[in-house]
Amino acid sequence: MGPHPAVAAIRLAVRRVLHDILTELPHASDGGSRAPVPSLPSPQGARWQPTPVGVPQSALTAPYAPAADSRPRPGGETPPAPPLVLVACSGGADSMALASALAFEAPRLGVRAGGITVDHGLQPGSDVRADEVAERLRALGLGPVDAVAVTVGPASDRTAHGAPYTGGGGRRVGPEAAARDARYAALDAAAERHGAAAILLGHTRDDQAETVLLGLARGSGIRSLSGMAAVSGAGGRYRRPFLQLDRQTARKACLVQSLPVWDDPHNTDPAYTRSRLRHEGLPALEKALGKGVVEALARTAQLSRDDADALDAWARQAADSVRDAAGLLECAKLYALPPAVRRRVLRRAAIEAGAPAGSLFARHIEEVDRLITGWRGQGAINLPGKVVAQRQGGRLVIRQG
Ligand SMILES: Nc1ncnc2c1ncn2[C@@H]1O[C@H](COP(=O)(O)OP(=O)(O)OP(=O)(O)O)[C@@H](O)[C@H]1O
Repeated sequence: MGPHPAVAAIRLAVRRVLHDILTELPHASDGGSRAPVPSLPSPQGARWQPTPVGVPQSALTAPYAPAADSRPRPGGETPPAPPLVLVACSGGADSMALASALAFEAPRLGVRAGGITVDHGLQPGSDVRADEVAERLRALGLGPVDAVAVTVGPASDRTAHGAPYTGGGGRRVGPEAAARDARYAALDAAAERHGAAAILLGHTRDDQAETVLLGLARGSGIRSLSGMAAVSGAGGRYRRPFLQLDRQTARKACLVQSLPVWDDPHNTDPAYTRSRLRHEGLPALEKALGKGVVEALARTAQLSRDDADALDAWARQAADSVRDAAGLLECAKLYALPPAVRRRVLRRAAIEAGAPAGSLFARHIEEVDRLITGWRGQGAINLPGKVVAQRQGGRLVIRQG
């Protein structure tokens, strides 16, 4: 009998991502020591037939077993170590399900699997819980496993992994953002320390839908509607295998595998914007609009991401074509651009002049844009980072002053 459908679903999601990671590794230099990457079934296809290593189906707790032949080769050349993939685990259902799927799939693909849990130190006993989570990860057969304590500093306006700050009214959003910054810094450090090829995160389709709604409420354009990327961070370090999977599937997978999970009380605390959205906003939307809202929002994220990427590429090209020989922006040429492209050109110019990206809001760019589209002799516009934008004789001058 095969695994429970929820377990099969989480494993397939992880297998796909491991497959991507392996495919992206530089193969040319390894002299062919690594086992070939097994091909994957189509999404609806027959169950995948592993396994180059012969790990039994029940080997949820199996320790790492390399698939590749790592014996020294003639001439004394040592084959490269198998790649290491870490799971970032809070101990919650999503990341525990992710850890279990990684523990199952990694040995079958010749990948080492480790884990990291971050103690934000924001609740009494969080250190004990972090140690417990680390133990659970080791019990799944993961190694190395780190429990890392971080100091949560003052909130910043941008997360360490480049996702926009999810403000929007929740009075405790500041500490949330600061905790996220500290967590990603710790995850980055762990990846460097262990030389990990990637870190897996347990964000689900439901998290994605919430992120899209938070972006919508901020009203700052399609980039903020594009939610979280499946691949992000330095060199594509962060991977989100569950972005197309619903939260219930992850929870079910934990249940049927008897995996203990920890429910973060913050997730149900109405003081948090995301929590209110999860427990009040989305259910109300589903009641009004019908089931399928979450899926539609997640699809919106992907479509918006593609659109935003295309517009960014257009704006990069346009930025060169609207400059005169001295490199100044020509107002007439800016005027001729579609507004979405023009605003991007202006934003880029402001950032290049020294305005911090995280402090530059849509309203700033709109004011600068009015120097082009609603010119009536207005004065200089002050932007964050002491950057000033002003129109001078048909040119738009943006510089730090
Ligand atoms: N304390 C932590 N230590 C390590 N990784 C974390 C921690 N908190 C969150 N993460 C990672 O970030 C992802 C998203 O975190 P978020 O806070 O949105 O979810 P969560 O409710 O804690 O989810 P989960 O059920 O996955 O634990 C998690 O799935 C996990 O991969």
